[in-house]
Parts: sequence; structure tokens; C-alpha cells
Amino acid sequence: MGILNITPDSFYDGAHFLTHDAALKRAMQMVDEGVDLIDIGGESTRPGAPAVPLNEELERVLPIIKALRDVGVPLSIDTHKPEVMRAALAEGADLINDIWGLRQPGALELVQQSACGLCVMHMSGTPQTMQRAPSYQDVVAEVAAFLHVRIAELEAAGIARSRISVDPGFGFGKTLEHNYTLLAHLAQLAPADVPLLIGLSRKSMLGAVIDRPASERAAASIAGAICAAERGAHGIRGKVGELPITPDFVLRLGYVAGKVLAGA
Ligand SMILES: Nc1nc2[nH]c(S[C@@H](C(=O)O)c3ccccc3)nc2c(=O)[nH]1
Repeated sequence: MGILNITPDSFYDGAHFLTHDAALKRAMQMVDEGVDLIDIGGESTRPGAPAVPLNEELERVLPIIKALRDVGVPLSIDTHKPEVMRAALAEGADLINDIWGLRQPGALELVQQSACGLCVMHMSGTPQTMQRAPSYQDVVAEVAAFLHVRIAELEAAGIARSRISVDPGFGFGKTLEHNYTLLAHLAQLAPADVPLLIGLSRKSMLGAVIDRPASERAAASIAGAICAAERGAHGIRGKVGELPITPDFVLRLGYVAGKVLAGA
């Protein structure tokens, strides 16, 4: 799942705003590099990121969806606002990726009236508060319970199980230890028949292991993705473009894979 963040503080590619043309160019590059899905987001969900007004989020994402809807890969909309979900689906999006797990008022009703795919992610707290003091009795059991219950609630609301995928939400109300404990126990988080998507690309849980800024976490992102895939993830959110396979890169990849496999 390639990431297309149309936000000024886009997580890793620095402060420069992806202009419309730059976003399309990047999307086409991702398609050429073989992504299966493109996730389009108009509001940064980084801890403490400012909320984006509805109209501004719509102005960011709808032109991109319109321009990409015939590009040949499904598009997902990364939003928690039902109005953005509705408009994005009408414009051609195929999947809703909601970090709130469709818990915002109106989101469930919208999904009931649609046939789109869904990714339901676990988050403890809100993007503004989630990283203050994350705590769990048993992070694996609690995240697994949230995902199982959410699946049952969606099914009870008439949403076909086959539309649902789930995601543990690395970095969303978790400490470094929580993140690595979840990564070590991915197989326990979701029912066997529900696809598990994970997103750890360039995140701080990787930075903590290799002590590199987000722009230098490509090797770590690949190592994390390999570990997650080996442990049962069906989808990987995040990609890295053409990589310079240098000795340093390979060494870094091996080092991180070793650390991650050892549970960091
Ligand atoms: N389903 C799903 N959607 C997502 N959206 C994002 S935002 C992420 C970023 O990559 O910008 C990010 C970067 C830094 C901090 C928080 C969030 N992360 C996920 C995820 O892990 N799963």
C-alpha cells in the first residue's frame, strides 16, 4: 500500500507540500514500482498535528482521487471524517482507511450504505493525546480484543466480513515496547480470515533501533516489513522507491532485521 500524504508536514518527505502535480507524479512512480493500492491522506495524523478543516481536506484529496481513479490500482482514503469518506467514494476511492476504526459519528452509517473496502485500525486515545502515556495490561490481548470486537460490531451493523481488514496501528498510542511486542505477536491480533494490514514505514519505532531520521529509514522499513510478512501480515502500508543497494544499506537492513527479529 503506497502512501500519498497531501499534507504540509508530510511525515517523512520534509516540510515541502506535495503539489497536485508532484502528488500525481509520485503516484505514477508508485504504480510503476508495483504497488497494489495507493493510500491518499489529506490530514496528518502525527501526534499533535493540527486538525485540518473539512473543506481544506476535500480540496487536497478529491482532485488527486479524480486524477488517479483510472490509473489501474485501487485507491484508499485515509480519513476519519464521514464527509470526506463519502466524497472520496463518490470520486472513485475503493477503500476507507480510518485510523479511528469508523468510530466518528456518521462513519458507520456511511459504510453501511456503501460497498467499499475497509481498514479498521487500533488507536488508543486521539492523535493529539495518544503518545502522552500509553499503557496496557496486555497490549497484545487488548489490541486483539479491540479488533475482534470491532469486526463483530461492523458485521452486526450489516457490513460483510469480506469487506473488512484490520491494523494494529503502530505508533498510535503505543510505546516502543508496545510496538515491538505487537510486531512479535502479529499472528494473535486478527481472525485468520480477516486480512491484517500493518504500517510501520519510517516510523519512530524503527528510528529508535537505528538512530536515523525518517528520511534514512528505508532499510529499516524493509526489514520491518519482512518481519511483519513472516509473522502473518497480509498488507504492508508504506513503500520505498528505487533503492541504492549499497553495502551500507545491506548492512543496515541486516542489522535492523536482526534487532527486530530479536524483539528490539
Ligand atoms: N491503516 C493505517 N493507516 C495509517 N496512517 C498512518 S499515518 C503515519 C504516516 O505514515 O504518516 C504516521 C506517521 C507518524 C506518526 C503517526 C502516523 N499510519 C497508519 C498505519 O499504521 N495504518
